[in-house]
Amino acid sequence: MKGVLLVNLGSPDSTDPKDVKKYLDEFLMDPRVIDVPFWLRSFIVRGIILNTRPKKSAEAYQKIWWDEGSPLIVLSERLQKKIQNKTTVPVALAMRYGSMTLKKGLQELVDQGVDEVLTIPLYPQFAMATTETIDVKVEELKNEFFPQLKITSLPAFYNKPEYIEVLAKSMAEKLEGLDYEHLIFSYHGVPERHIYKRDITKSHCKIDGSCCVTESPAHQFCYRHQCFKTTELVAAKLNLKPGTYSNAFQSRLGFDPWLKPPTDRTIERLGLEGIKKIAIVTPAFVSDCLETLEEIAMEGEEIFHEAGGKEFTVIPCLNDRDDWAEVLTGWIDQWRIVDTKTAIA
Ligand SMILES: C=CC1=C(C)c2cc3[nH]c(cc4nc(cc5[nH]c(cc1n2)c(C)c5CCC(=O)O)C(CCC(=O)O)=C4C)c(C)c3C=C
Ligand SMILES: [Fe+2]
Ligand SMILES: [Fe+2]
Repeated sequence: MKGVLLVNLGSPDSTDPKDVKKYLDEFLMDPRVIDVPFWLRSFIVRGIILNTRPKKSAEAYQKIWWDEGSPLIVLSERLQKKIQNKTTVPVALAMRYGSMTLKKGLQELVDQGVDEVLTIPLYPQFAMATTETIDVKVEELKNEFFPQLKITSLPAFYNKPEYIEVLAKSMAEKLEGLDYEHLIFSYHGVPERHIYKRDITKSHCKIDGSCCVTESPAHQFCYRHQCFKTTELVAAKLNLKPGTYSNAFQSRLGFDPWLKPPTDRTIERLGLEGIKKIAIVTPAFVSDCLETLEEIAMEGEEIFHEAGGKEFTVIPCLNDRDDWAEVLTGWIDQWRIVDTKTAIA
């Protein structure tokens, strides 16, 4: 029998700094997130970051936490339930980090008689720190605990027409009647090194003005290209005028070069240039989370106001929208009916 495992990033168990520390330790010790040798990663994460960040992050989590728990987890659970109500295929939910482990999610499916799994990393754009780490961990778990399972992973859906359609629709709903002057597409940042590492041609990615818009097989694994493509397709769908929107990358951690321009500086610059009304959408996240609810909706708004801006509109993530659940169910049904690669590649 076929079954589906939806996978998101995960959150700490609570906003207690101890739980936040445990979660950040697992997350940041992942060699695909901080991709340096183990000794150096341990030094950076356990010797530096975990001494100060858990308290600061816990305070940020406290500002956005809901009675039911972490928004990212609650919203992912709501999405899973909606999809389950639309399909006969068993649908489980797991997180890459934290207590809702991938192992528990796979076991839940196996307990229902599943022997063929489609994993759906809930990230529109491929990144080493997101999609790839899920795929690798699932493969490890299969080899160790579930050798009988046939597992396929849904590829990044950054350019799939159905995804672009619902994203554009969700934006149009929020932007209707709003005479904003500039729209920022804010994607989670990654270190530039991650882009070079996943360039399968070894020579295409230059992180300049042309590489990501020049056809290349490298784009299958180029997070930067995929972010730009999502923006381009949505902009075309919404008929956005050139110059009224731009891309930016948020949530930088550490001192390495990350993708540019940074979202916070972009917001500040727009305010200082006299732009009074901006809107912001965060298409690297399908569920609202710390990075959208606190970093963008709270900190971002504060930066904009301090720089002279007036109206700051945040477009919610797709979360558990009916049309988004429909799209995912459609992809699941295509996979259920025919061979995955021909159906959804
Ligand atoms: C080197 C560090 C990090 C990389 C690379 C990174 C990539 C990355 N992350 C997301 C999605 C999310 N990240 C979230 C939180 C978060 N991310 C990092 C660091 C890196 N992320 C940290 C330290 C944190 C924790 C919060 C903090 O201390 O600031 C979240 C929110 C989780 C939640 O519980 O709400 C998401 C979602 C993507 C998509 C991505 C690369 C493309
Ligand atoms: Fe992150
Ligand atoms: Fe590129």
